[in-house]
Amino acid sequence: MEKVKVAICQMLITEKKSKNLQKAEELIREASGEGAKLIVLPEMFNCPYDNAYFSRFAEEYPGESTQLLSQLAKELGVIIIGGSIPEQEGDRIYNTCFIFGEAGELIGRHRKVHLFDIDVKNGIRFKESDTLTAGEEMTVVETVLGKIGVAICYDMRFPELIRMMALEGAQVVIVPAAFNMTTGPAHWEATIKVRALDNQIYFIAASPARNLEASYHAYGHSMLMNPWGDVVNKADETEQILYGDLDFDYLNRVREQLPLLKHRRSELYRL
Ligand SMILES: O=C(O)CCC(=O)C(=O)O
Repeated sequence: MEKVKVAICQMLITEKKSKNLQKAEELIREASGEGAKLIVLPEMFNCPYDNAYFSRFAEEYPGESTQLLSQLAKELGVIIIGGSIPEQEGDRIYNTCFIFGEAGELIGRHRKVHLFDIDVKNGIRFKESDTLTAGEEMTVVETVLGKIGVAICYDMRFPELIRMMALEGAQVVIVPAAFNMTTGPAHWEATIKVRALDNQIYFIAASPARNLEASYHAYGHSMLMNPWGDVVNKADETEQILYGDLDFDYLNRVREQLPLLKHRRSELYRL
């Protein structure tokens, strides 16, 4: 397969849903114009990352945000990994990534499975479970580019989940995420690197840009990591589109020369 150009839209998210949707559309159109075939939005791209906003911004599927992404995917002939939005189903709200194929069809949906309930002293406190419900499934979608694993933010800290995706055949794992100014500098790049090199996958992490007017300051630094654990490209904290190539021949060479996945002794890894 030829190299595939990926775009990560590190957008600045505001308190206005209409403005966020407009920005997402603008960046997706620009990325497609630059030749990207796989376009990724950040976590909660239509809504501030704050428990006070999730229910107000929540949408059932289909809704205005998902319809926009579906239309754009179809018109531009691209795969869109729709970051995440607060998804309403009955009286529950999920942190959900909707994934659209080139014909605008829904090819998958990931509901964040690990809720971010943490309290780091002198750092960050957040309790997603105050407003959100956890999903129950791992998500690996079939695309024209092969299988792609999708997880959301805190999900990426759980190596078992990403390993399962790789064992399921995913060569690319995409994680819309919004680390913060405590855990971002400490863990963001290291986690992306180790997940990529342990599983010999391309790992795409898409953050919002940092908005200092928001209650939650995203770390930014969206990143594309290759299967060797090298950074292909990374952003700073500002709004931008980050580009990079997926090279599946390179991935196959890494896996042939250093056959980690083949050398696993799964019979020993049981308690
Ligand atoms: O794991 C982290 O440090 C950040 C996670 C997070 O912000 C999230 O899950 O939304």
